[in-house]
Amino acid sequence: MRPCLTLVRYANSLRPNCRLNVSSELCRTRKATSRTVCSETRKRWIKPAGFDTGIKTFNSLTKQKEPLLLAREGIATWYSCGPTVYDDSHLGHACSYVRFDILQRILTRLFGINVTHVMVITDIDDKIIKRGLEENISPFVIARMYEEEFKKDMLALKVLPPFAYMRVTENIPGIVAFIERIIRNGHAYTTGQGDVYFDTQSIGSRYGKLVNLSGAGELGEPGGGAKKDLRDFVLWKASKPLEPYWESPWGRGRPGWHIECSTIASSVFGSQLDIHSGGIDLAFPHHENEIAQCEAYHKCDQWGNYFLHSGHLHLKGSTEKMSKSLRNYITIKDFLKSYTANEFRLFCLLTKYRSAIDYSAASMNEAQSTLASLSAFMHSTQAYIQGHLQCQPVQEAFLWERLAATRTNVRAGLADDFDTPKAMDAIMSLVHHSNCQLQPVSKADGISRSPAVFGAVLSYISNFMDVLGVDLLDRKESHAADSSGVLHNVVEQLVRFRSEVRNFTLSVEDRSPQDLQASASPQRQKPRPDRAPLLQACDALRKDLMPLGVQIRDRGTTSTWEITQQPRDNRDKDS
Ligand SMILES: Nc1ncnc2c1ncn2[C@@H]1O[C@H](COP(=O)(O)OP(=O)(O)OP(=O)(O)O)[C@@H](O)[C@H]1O
Ligand SMILES: [Zn+2]
Repeated sequence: MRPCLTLVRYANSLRPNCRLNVSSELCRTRKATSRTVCSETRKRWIKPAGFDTGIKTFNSLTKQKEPLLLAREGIATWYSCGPTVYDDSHLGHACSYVRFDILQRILTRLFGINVTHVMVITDIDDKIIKRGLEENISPFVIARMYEEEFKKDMLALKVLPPFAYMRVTENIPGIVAFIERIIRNGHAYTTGQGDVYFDTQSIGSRYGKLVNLSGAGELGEPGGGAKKDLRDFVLWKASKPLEPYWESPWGRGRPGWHIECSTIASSVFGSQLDIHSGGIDLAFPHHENEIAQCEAYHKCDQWGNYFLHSGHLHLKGSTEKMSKSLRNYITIKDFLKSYTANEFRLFCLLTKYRSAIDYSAASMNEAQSTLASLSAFMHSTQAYIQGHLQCQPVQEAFLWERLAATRTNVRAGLADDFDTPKAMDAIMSLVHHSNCQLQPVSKADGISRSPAVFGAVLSYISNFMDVLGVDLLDRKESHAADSSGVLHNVVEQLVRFRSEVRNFTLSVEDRSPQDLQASASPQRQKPRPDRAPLLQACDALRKDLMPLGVQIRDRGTTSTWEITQQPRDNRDKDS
């Protein structure tokens, strides 16, 4: 949604006399010169001192895999750019956030690294203001509404929330102070119109750490002639009529886009950050500018050590990324009407997080069938362990060996730039070998059984999928949820039946319930001794259903029931 150009569009738009040099593209295309350009880029990266995680990750700062070194042992500071909240989130967003959620889960649960993650919510921006004007609703209300929707969508996709969401509008004084310090440090200037710009020339060739832009740019954001250099970008924008504004030393206005992230990330993590993430469209200008601002503010050589960028989600056959601005999107809410969160996660897991991904019915089918194979395997293995499925003798040693090899391959794949397709290949191969061993027989008398090895395989696979956020038992739960209407009717019938039995028991002369209603309450009466066991059975049923979350209340001759929030709470001893 941003007024930014992608790297490809940048490269395409270069004019022959332009001195801009997009090294990331050149590294791939021009072998002879690329070595120099790339090694220059690499030279600029300062290998962080600290704790080696044993993981290698592709770092956009060097355009190659680097060992992931953290400043503090077992802790990764992680900042991510969140959404601009003016509309429903779409599958492009889902893809980026689910992919990074998977990476964070791997770091935390497989490699024991505590990920300290902060995400910004861009709640003031041109698009939000425009939407507010169109809808005649305050832009602040628009932002809150869609922020809530975003959070609900993330929850529905089982994306673990960051430890803090930070709103731009709640950090304006910090942003103003941040800009003031950049000006004091000699890296920004004000204009007569109340705008503040970052002075890219003041940092020389350091501008372009991510995409290696050098020289006078004619591709920067427009600045109405007030900019010293076309690459300079706005830190503070003077407000226009009808726009929300905040007071500042430069007059009424609001922050530029890039400065929000630099300020908020620095306010939490200070002058050093381990990992910064976002979609690849954010690399330039957004992350490039974040780097320039932070290093100018902190007067440091390297603020963020690793920049991780996820590839775009496209609709199959389209070269354009799915995007709100292009109106070629499927909302997360619509998607979840047809598919589950588990299926989307599988869809993400089957490609590397950095690659572009095509969304289509075929790719979703692939995800669904992988999930179905895993589920079927879980069920047949459980049946075998429980003795419901009788099979030919199993080559135990072979399976133990396959399990050990899978564990090694999965870990090695994930330590190599979070290669989830490789890890999933290893898992599915283990499923295949295990399935081959489960050859059913009709009569199993005397046949040796090997439940322990299947138990080990089952628990490894289900734990591993759980680490990635795929709950293989979830299918049962959603199935149970689908059948909740049926269960409701069953409980209704059960309670009605119990009620009739109870009324019969308490009726002195076998009178009808209608007669009883007219008379005194049956609860005050004593059952005839021969009917006492029936009353005890009714009481027992009420008591037994309570810990299961069904609370029956006897009210005269009728009984009502409800599902309790706390299934195990049986404090209520309503008669
Ligand atoms: N199609 C996509 N594929 C992958 N990631 C995406 C896609 N679209 C957006 N993202 C990522 O989602 C995050 C939030 O995006 P943001 O709300 O800032 O703008 P946007 O969705 O790109 O806007 P628009 O859809 O209007 O182009 C960013 O990290 C962005 O890179
Ligand atoms: Zn950002």
